[in-house]
Amino acid sequence: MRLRSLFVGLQTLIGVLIAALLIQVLLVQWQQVTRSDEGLQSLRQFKLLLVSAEMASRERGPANGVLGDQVPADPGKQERLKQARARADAALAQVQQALTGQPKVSTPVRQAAAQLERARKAVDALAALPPAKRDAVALHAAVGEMFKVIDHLEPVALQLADLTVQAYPELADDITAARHAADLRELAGRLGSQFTPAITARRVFTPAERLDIERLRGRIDELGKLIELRTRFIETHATSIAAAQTMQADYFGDAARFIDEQVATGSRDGAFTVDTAQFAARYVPRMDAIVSLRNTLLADAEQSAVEKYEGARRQFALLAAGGLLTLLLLAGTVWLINSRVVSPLLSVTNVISALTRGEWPPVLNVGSGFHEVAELQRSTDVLRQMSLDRQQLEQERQQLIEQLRDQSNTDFLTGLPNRRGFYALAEHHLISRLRDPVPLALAMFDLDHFKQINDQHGHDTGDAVLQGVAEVCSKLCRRGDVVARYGGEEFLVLMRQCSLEDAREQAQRLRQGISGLAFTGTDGKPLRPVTASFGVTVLADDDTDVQAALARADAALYGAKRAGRDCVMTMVP
Ligand SMILES: Nc1nc2c(ncn2[C@@H]2O[C@H](COP(=O)(O)OP(=O)(O)OP(=O)(O)O)[C@@H](O)[C@H]2O)c(=O)[nH]1
Repeated sequence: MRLRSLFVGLQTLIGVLIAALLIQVLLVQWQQVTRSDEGLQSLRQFKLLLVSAEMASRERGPANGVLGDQVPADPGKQERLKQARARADAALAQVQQALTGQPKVSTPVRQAAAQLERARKAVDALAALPPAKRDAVALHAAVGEMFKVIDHLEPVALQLADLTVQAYPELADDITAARHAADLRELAGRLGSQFTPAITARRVFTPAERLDIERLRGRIDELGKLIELRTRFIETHATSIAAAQTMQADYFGDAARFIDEQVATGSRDGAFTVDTAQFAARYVPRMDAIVSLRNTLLADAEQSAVEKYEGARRQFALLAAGGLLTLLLLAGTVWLINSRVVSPLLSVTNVISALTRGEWPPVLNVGSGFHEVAELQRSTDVLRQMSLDRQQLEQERQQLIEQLRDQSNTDFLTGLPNRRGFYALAEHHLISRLRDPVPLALAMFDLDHFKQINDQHGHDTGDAVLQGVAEVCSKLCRRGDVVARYGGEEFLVLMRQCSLEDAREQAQRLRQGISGLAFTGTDGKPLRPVTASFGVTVLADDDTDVQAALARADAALYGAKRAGRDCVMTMVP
C-alpha cells in the first residue's frame, strides 16, 4: 500500500471515529439540556397550578362570608367575593395558557374552570335565598362544589411534580414538600370552612361536622410531619428551612391553639366568642405561612433548576467548542504531517527511484519538511545534483568520443574522409550491397609531379592545390559516392551503381576538372596546370572488402603513370 493512501485512510478513519464519538456525546448532552428545559417548564407550570388551586381555594372564604350574610349581602362582602373570583379566574387563565399544547394536563384544568363556574352558580343561588332557608345540607353542597375544583387540579399537580422530579431528581424533596404545603393550605382552608355553619348558628357541631373536623386535623398533622421530614433534608436552601420553621410556629403553634379552642367550644356548648368574620380574621392570616413556605420552596427549586439548566447549556457549548477544536486540531495535524512529512518523503522517494532507474530525477523542493525530513531532502538533493553532474559529464564524454571519432576519420587539410574514414564508409557500402546488390567502382588517382610544386612554391601552395583538388572532385562526384584522401597527394573515389565504363568516364571528368584548376604560386605567377593519373577498377561480386579492388586500382594507376601521366587506365577484376 502506498504511504499517502495509508496515511489518508488512517486519518479519515480517526477523523470519522472522533466525529462519531463527538456527535454521540453532544447528543447525550443536548438531551440533558432538553430534559432540563422541559423540567424547568414543568416546574413553572406546577407553580402556576398550585397558585391557581390556592386562588380557587381562597375563593371559598368570601363565598362563605356571603352565604352567612343577609339578603342582599353586605356590599363589602360581595366586593371581596368578586375580587377573589377575579383572582381565581386570572390564575386559572394563566395556568391554562401555560399548558397550551399539553392536552393531558390542560384538559383537567379546563374541567376545573368549568367546575368553578358551576360551584359559583350554586353559591350565588344559595346566597339569593333568605338565611333561614340556607340549611346545613344546602350549604355543605355548595361548598362541596367548590372543593371539587381542587379535586380536578390535584392530579395535574401530581403529574407536573413528577415531570419536574424526572428532570431534577435532586429537587424531589423540595417539590414534594411544596406539594404537601399546597395540600396543607387546601386542608387548612377546608378546616376553617367546617366552622362556618356552627359559628353562624352559634351551636354545637353536628356529629358529621365533628368527624370531618377530626379527619381534617388528622390529615393536617400528618402533612405537617411530612413537610418537616422533607424540609429537614433540604440543606442547600436556608430560606426554605427558615420558611418551614415559621410555618410550624405560625400554623401548628398559634393557629392550632386557636382551632383547639374553637373545637372545644363547638363540642361543648356552641357558645363561640367569635363570629365568622372574626374567626377568619384570626385564622386565615396564619395560613399565609403555609403559602409562604410553598412559594419559598418553589422559588428555591426554580433557582436550582435554572442553575442546572444553565450549567447543562454551558457544558454543551463547551463540549461543542472542544469537539470543534479537536477536529480542527486533527485537520491541522493531518495537513501538517501531509505537507511536512508525507509529501517531502514521497518527493525524495521519486528522486531516488528515478536515480536508481537512471532517469532524469525530478526537481526537489528542499526545506518544505520538518528539520529531519529537510535534512533528508538536502542529502537527496546533493545525490540528485551529483547524479545530474555525472550524467552531464557522461554526455560531454560521449560528445567528445564522437568528435574524436570524426576527427580520426577525417583528413584535417581537405575535410575529406582519410584512409581510415574511407575504409569505414567502404565497409558500410559493402554491407549495404549484401541487401541491395549494386555494382561498385573504385578510382585511385595521384597528382603528377606534385613534389615539384612543393619544391618550387612551398608546402602552403602544395596544401592549397590539395584542397582545390579535393573541392573540385567533391563537386563533380554524385551524392553517395565517396571521395577520400588516401594519403599524400593520392585520392580514392568509390562510386555506387557504376560499371567499369561509367567509372572510367567519371575518372576522365575528374581528370579534366583537376587540370582545369588554376593556382597562383607564392611569387604571384600562375602555376602550370596540375594533372593527375587515374587507375580505375570495379569490385568483384564476391569481394567482401576493398583490398583486392585497391590493389587493382593501384596497378592501373601505376600503368597510367608509366603511360605518361594525366590519363586514365582501367583494370578488370
Ligand atoms: N604540400 C604538401 N605536400 C605533401 C603532402 N603530402 C605529401 N606531400 C608531398 O608530395 C610529394 C610526393 O612526391 P612523389 O611521391 O615523389 O611524387 P610526385 O612528385 O608527384 O611524382 P609522381 O607521383 O611520380 O608524379 C612529396 O614531396 C611529399 O612531401 C601534403 O599534405 N602537403
